Amino acid sequence: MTRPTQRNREFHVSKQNKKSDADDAYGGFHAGFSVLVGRPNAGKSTLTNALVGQKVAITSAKPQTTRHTIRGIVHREDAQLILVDTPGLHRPRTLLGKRLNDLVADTLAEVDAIGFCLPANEKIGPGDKYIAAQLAAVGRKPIVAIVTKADTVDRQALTEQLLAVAALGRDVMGEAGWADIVPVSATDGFQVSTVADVLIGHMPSSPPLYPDGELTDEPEAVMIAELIREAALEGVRDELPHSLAVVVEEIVPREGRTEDNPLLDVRVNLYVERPSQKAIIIGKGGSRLREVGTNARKGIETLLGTRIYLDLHVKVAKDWQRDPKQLVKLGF
Ligand SMILES: Nc1nc2c(ncn2[C@@H]2O[C@H](COP(=O)(O)OP(=O)(O)OP(=O)(O)O)[C@@H](O)[C@H]2O)c(=O)[nH]1
Repeated sequence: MTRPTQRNREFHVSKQNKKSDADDAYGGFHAGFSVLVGRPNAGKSTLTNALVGQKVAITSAKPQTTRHTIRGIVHREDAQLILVDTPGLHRPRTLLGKRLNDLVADTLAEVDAIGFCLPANEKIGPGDKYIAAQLAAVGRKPIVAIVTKADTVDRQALTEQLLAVAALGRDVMGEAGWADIVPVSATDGFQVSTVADVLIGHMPSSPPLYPDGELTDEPEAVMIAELIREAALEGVRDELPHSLAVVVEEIVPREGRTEDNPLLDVRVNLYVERPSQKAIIIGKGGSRLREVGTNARKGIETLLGTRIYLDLHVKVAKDWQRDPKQLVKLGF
């Protein structure tokens, strides 16, 4: 396998520098949605995983702004990049079909920037051109061309591919071409953070859209939150669409227990936006919440391999998703 020689130099071609002092509205914080598109095997999933890193995507909260599956979230001090899925665009049949289906068009219209993945080691083909044309048709949306698998070619071949990708951009977008062009290797980490930087550069000024906190650093806590969320939404998904946040407050060993008979206290808050939603979660006389606890507990005990005592609290935090003050209050 050959590699570009200047591995440590970050480089990308950019025409825009979107951030300005004017969008300081949220203390300089930027957040938004992005989607990686490209034909099958272009390296989208591998790049998503590399961008998100070891951090498990926190799916225990879903802002109403998107109805699409979250693939992962890049958390930064000053930004949040939420990578969503386009089910249709992952499928060749849709790609080669006559037009993008509405779902895909919706997703593309909804995101703040599109990452168009083209592998460095394959000539631009009809599939790529088709997608390029569809993306161009979406209209005024920053499209970042990402040349993936940069590690598979030498520097000259990479340069040639970058030029070919730039030419494709001018073909479909007119003289302006792509908003940016970035080569990357997801497998060895080359320029992965640059891809994040460039996409984040296109995110609007916004408060964080998702809770961050330690949860994302602790796969176990995330999975616990997810198990509880699943149990809490069981059967009431329509009534509680995206307004439920689950926060694992504490996981502590119960004192006075012997090593061969441990018990963990797991304290969890469930945040909803309205009292009516709280009532749904709790159920008549607390019956539903007990059921939620029982169902989630089994999964958590299997996950942790130990018995737990699950302490669930339901709280109302009005518009917690949109209100930066609430997020702070909730410890996010
Ligand atoms: N050498 C190298 N291989 C890569 C890189 N990224 C992805 N691959 C490989 O390329 C293949 C396809 O990668 P995926 O990430 O699954 O591609 P995808 O675009 O998500 O594919 P679909 O799910 O079919 O749309 C896999 O075998 C990966 O291991 C890279 O940066 N370098």
